[in-house]
Amino acid sequence: MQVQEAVGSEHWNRVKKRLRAELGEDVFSSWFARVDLEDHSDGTIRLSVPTRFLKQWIQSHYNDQLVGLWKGECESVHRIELTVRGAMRPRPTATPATKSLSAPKRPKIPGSENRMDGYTPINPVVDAQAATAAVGVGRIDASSDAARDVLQGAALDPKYTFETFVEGDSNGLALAAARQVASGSPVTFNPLYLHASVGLGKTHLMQAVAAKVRASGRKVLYLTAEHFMYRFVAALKAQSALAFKETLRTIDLLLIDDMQFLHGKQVQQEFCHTLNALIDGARQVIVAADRTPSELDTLDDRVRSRLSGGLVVGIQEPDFSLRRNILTTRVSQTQRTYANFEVPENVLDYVARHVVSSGRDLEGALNRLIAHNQLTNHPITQDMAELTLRDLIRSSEPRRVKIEDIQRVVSKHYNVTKADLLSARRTRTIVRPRQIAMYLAKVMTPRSLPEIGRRFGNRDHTTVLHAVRKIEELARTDTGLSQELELLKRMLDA
Ligand SMILES: Nc1ncnc2c1ncn2[C@@H]1O[C@H](COP(=O)(O)OP(=O)(O)OP(=O)(O)O)[C@@H](O)[C@H]1O
Repeated sequence: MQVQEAVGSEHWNRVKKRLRAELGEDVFSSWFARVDLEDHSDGTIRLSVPTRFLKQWIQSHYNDQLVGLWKGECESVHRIELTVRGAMRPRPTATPATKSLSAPKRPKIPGSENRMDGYTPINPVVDAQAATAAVGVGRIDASSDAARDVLQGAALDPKYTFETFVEGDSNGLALAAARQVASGSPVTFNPLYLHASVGLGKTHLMQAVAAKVRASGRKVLYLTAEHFMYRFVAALKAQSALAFKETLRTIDLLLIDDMQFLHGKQVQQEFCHTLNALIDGARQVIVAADRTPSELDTLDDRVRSRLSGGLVVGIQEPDFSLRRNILTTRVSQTQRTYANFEVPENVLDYVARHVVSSGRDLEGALNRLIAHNQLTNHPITQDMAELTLRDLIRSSEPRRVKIEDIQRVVSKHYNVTKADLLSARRTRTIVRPRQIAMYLAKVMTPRSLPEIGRRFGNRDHTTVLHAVRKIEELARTDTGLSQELELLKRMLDA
């Protein structure tokens, strides 16, 4: 057993390295990232893959290349055998030699045992669903009716509807476009492309459209880009690419979420064909991603240009009023489950003012308040909210400038002491830095004029007001001073 002695996981690592170099990262990770070395004997290398179509794909496209690369490692290798993990045969009893060969096993995907054991696919789509499960997207039980439904796609979250989506300035256009598409009126924006950074409601809006269109009896397919990728590959390898495309052509609305994850040249080409076919057939496509089409730099130019050809709409970060309204809506929804759940207005204001980044963070903040309230039975108060949310707020909030920081930076910059700033001395070298410090306290902190006055040696708020006005007035004409103010602000913001 010459091969058995000579071959080990280090050889497999070298083969993978060369494959990666020859195929490029994109193709390599599409097809080989989940291939494991199982064992070897008599010149045969056994590799395992998670799905049948991956096995077929690799066999038909990369067999010779694999044999060649393995031969480079070990002369006597003449054959590659691929098996589907957990499906085709029991794992061979490991000998010491085979043990050293085995790559670490990946955790089993829940439900995969049922699907794969003794399973003979007759429908490529079922196979695609196995693949989908293998990448952890939209897991579907093969024994259920759903598995037989080509148009099933990923599950929709019933919470994501138009009724629960709160409108604001930052998402008004996206909402209007989504409503228009959902209304079933003749296709006008195709594709509709939604982009926004994380947690701003893209998935919510897409699923709201999907649910509405599905409820009207039209055919809808909602997929993540990854899910699309695996379905396409499945169909291709089950030699049913034509059937797959025909199936897609019967769909009224195709939604692809997280477009930034669409990788691989062939998959992108297929996506582009599908897009073209759907648009040419006057069917609707909606795509969402975390950036604009032109920023999707891993995508093929043709796909990018096709994606830009419909309506591209961004969703911006929510302003205070939208954040406040999202919270109010969420509280009413929560009250359907916890009738006694109450959040005082001042706490909602506090959360909306401080949790500023996304709908997801607002939801997270509210969930913490709910958990705290339900677990401890303590009412929700401002103090409780401040305590419960302090890490969330600290990490999402821009750095807060304190009056002490301002006094420290200003006194250092003008070479006066903090005691001078707070003193009653009226020499010009102290008055001007003091006025600048009070001005900065007004524009860089949320403190009121009386509060600032107190912190500057118990001065009256009119003195602070005078200082602020004086500095504003001087800075309008004195560019040296206005540059100095900018410098101080930058030092304080750093
Ligand atoms: N305008 C809104 N009205 C109501 N809920 C919202 C709104 N915007 C965001 N949300 C809520 O915030 C959470 C995150 O939204 P969603 O998952 O749609 O974001 P996303 O833009 O798809 O983010 P990602 O790119 O991370 O997937 C969801 O629970 C969603 O319901």
